Amino acid sequence: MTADSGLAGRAFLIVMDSAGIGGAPDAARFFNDGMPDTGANTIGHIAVECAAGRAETGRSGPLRMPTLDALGLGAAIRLASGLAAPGLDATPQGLWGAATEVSRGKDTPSGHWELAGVPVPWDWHYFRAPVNSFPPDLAALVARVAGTEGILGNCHAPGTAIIESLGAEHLRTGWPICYTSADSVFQIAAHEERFGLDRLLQLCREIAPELHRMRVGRVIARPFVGEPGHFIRTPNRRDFAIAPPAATILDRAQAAGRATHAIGKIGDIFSHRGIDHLHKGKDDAALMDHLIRLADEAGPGSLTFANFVEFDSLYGHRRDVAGYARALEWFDGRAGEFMARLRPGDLAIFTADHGNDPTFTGTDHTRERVPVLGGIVSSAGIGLNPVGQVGYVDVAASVAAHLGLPDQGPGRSFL
Ligand SMILES: O=P(O)(O)O[C@H]1O[C@H](CO)[C@@H](O)[C@H]1O
Ligand SMILES: [Mn+2]
Ligand SMILES: [Mn+2]
Repeated sequence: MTADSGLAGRAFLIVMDSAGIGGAPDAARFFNDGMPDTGANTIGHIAVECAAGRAETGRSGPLRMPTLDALGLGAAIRLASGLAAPGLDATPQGLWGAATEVSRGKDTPSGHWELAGVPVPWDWHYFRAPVNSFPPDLAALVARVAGTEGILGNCHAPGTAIIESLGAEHLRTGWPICYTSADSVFQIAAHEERFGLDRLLQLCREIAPELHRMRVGRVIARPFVGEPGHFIRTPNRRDFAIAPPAATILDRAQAAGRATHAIGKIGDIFSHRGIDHLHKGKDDAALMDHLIRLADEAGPGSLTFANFVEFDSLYGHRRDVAGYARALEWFDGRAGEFMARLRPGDLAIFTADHGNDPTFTGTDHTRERVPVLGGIVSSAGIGLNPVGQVGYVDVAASVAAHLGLPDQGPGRSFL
């Protein structure tokens, strides 16, 4: 298993958003509702709940993930956290290990950038105050750029609740609704027709540099339509994210003349840098169709980088154990279809960016180690390769080594 085998081979890096496996050595320094993340274990605890019969909505019994468990999921959970996850007890047959993050944020950009070879060297800026969250200068800047006399919101809120409560006032005054969350984000909701979609996007684009200077990770446009009592968000969400501070695996692959494919949120997470082809979809099922199609169609030497967000957005933050279990079981089945389409010389790695333990207190991400599962396909299948405890950056280095890129970045290849 050397870089040679990768010259014509392809690489597929697949992030299951928030599918952590516990054991982060610095979990005590991260919090949910004031409680330390110590002991959080997203997949491990879901497996425990399933086996105890406490995740029976839309599914039943012990957690079934035969594809990823055969690669080494259960073994990776034991390695990362010491937990023997019920139902995940296969003897590993693939590349398996657990990765530990060093970046100081437990968020999506920090996790993805570090997996892509760029640990985040700064602390993100969070707007921590639940109300009057934004400094007066910033609120004034937003109003000035919007051409309004003020802004609405200026608080922490779930996006659907805030358009419910302030949507009518927004239509009356024309002022943009600005809100934030536990993440390093500045979000603006505005009516797509009455405020104008282009105007909302332009507003976000113009204020983004100032927010990025403050180390706020993302400015997010949140357009909605409808009338009071019946507002709904549209799919025209746009993220204006800080660009990674150094070359990522996408940049390195692109610089070496390799085709790069991004699936789902990867485009936004990397500020659209290093990406030749962006494949988006309305849900994870559509994204999986892209991944499986690219297993057939991606060219020799190409890199495909995918993010599956629904584990996090639909189930982790909502602390929905059965929903998360259903999503994992669905994903595992389709991961098997994907793997069956790979060719000799291809590398596939399944991993995650952070945890979001649905059995835990609070609604925020949890600091955890993440699984590293997959392998290089040969005519005899996937070979056993226990890689042990690695760093997130080693994932990027391994992908770079497999693709035969001249520069592997700061990590060490485990291939
Ligand atoms: O509640 P909504 O508007 O969906 O916002 C969520 O989406 C943001 C970015 O993913 C998160 O920080 C969270 O605030
Ligand atoms: Mn994430
Ligand atoms: Mn999240």
